[in-house]
Amino acid sequence: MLAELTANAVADAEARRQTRPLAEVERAALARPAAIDALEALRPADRVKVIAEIKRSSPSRGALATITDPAALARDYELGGASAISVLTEGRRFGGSLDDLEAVREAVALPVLRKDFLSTPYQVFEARAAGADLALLIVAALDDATLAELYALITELGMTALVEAHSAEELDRAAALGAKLIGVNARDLNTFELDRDLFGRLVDRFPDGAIRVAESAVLSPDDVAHYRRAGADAVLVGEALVTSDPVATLSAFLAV
Ligand SMILES: O=C(O)c1ccccc1NCC(=O)[C@H](O)[C@H](O)COP(=O)(O)O
Repeated sequence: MLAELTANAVADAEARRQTRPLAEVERAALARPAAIDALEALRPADRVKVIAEIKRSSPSRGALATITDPAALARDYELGGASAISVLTEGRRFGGSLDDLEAVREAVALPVLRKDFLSTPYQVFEARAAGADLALLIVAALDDATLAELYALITELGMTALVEAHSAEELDRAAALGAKLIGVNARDLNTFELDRDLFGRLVDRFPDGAIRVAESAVLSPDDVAHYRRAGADAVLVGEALVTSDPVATLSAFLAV
């Protein structure tokens, strides 16, 4: 599934490139005001911070929510105390788009993550051109050379990479990059199996000083407490927020 999602994302970016060539996207990326400092926004504190996700549907769960106004949802996330916003921009299985990201960027003052299956410089330039402050790199989807190339580009553009791992080996590869923001996804992106204990088993492998993000499967305050006990600095939450009153849910999560 991850290989298919990544290949589809490349094909879709290639189609966009036919009407919006690399040079144009690069110019738009460089013309953006400086990115918001996501490492500062997610700096470890005395409570677990929340990265709140705009998520309409997913391969594992199908349709989750009808989100007609992502900007309004993002404002609710900001009001509820989220520290950053994740926007799924993949269209085929998640129902997202770069237009969603641009709308969210205009609506809030929080750092915004482009959550997609990125594997080319073009997609990274697109992220910055749309106003993203962060871009996701999924270690399992990238060889070492591509990972290093995209990590360097994200950094050069003044953005922050959220480098995602799902095993000890992938976490070591994230650490070898010098990543400062590392996520462990509880969801296996091929089988969709959820393992909330994976974060705790890997936590000792995070490099010193890196911000530790626990991704996926946060459905209740108990899950936030579980990740907090395991050492998470932040959690990334989609489903629980788009299927509930987001302000109330954030407030419950932030009270842990
Ligand atoms: O969510 C999926 O089904 C999925 C399938 C394949 C690749 C990625 C997928 N999701 C991306 C994410 O990692 C989550 O959207 C994110 O961590 C939030 O998860 P949740 O709170 O469980 O909705």
